[in-house]
Amino acid sequence: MSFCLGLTGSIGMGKSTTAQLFADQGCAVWDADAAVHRLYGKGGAAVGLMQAAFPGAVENGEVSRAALKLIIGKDPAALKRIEAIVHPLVAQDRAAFRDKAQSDILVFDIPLLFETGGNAEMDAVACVTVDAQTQQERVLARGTMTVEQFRHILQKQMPIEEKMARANYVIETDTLEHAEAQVAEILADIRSKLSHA
Ligand SMILES: CC(C)(COP(=O)(O)OP(=O)(O)OC[C@H]1O[C@@H](n2cnc3c(N)ncnc32)[C@H](O)[C@@H]1O)[C@@H](O)C(=O)NCCC(=O)NCCS
Ligand SMILES: Nc1ncnc2c1ncn2[C@@H]1O[C@H](COP(=O)(O)OP(=O)(O)OP(=O)(O)O)[C@@H](O)[C@H]1O
Repeated sequence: MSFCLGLTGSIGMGKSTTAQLFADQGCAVWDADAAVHRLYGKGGAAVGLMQAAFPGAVENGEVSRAALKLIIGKDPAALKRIEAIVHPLVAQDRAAFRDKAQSDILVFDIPLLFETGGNAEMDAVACVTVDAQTQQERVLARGTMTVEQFRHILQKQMPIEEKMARANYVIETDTLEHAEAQVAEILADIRSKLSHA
């Protein structure tokens, strides 16, 4: 049985970047947002269900994120209905990964880990964090979201202070070097616990 480490944090705080640091240090990584991309893509398991629920959201056989954002912009409650379709499919994808992954430590990059109760399936949780201003600057610099869309997603997520308080490890993503050192410390801590178990 592999050790399952959940990796979470608020939007744009550095989950994907930190997940890559774990991968560089030998962990197999599963990424919830990437799973959503597969589910929304051509032939993905969410396409038919989304077509039925939001006919305008499917274009050329795939779910359009731009169309979804317009739908959510007009009707914020639509996000809940999207989640009800997507989250069970994401949970299935995660279980399939866990069943076949090989490394001693598996890392699950899950933005909504605590919000969806996924932490119950983890042996430990690491939470990434950075100050609110840097967070907003990083998200808006990607150019994929307006400040209103950013705030809407942000207010749906559990406050970062609460995520940090519930996590076993906190990783500050102020610089790459600092994050890399914290990842190495966490892996050493987990591996020493595993070797004494
Ligand atoms: C709202 C959508 C269309 C925005 O797409 P876009 O490509 O612009 O952004 P992206 O998917 O990269 O998300 C950006 C950030 O917002 C977070 N986020 C996305 N959906 C949600 C949500 N329902 N609640 C809180 N945070 C969310 C992401 O995890 C990520 O941290 C898209 O995220 C979506 O379809 N979300 C619903 C599915 C979902 O709940 N995904 C969360 C991971 S399981
Ligand atoms: N340790 C770090 N040092 C400096 N910059 C970082 C660090 N970690 C992440 N960043 C930068 O912050 C931005 C957001 O990082 P990343 O995409 O990893 O966040 P995320 O939490 O996965 O985002 P999302 O919630 O939108 O999926 C990127 O531009 C990335 O380069």
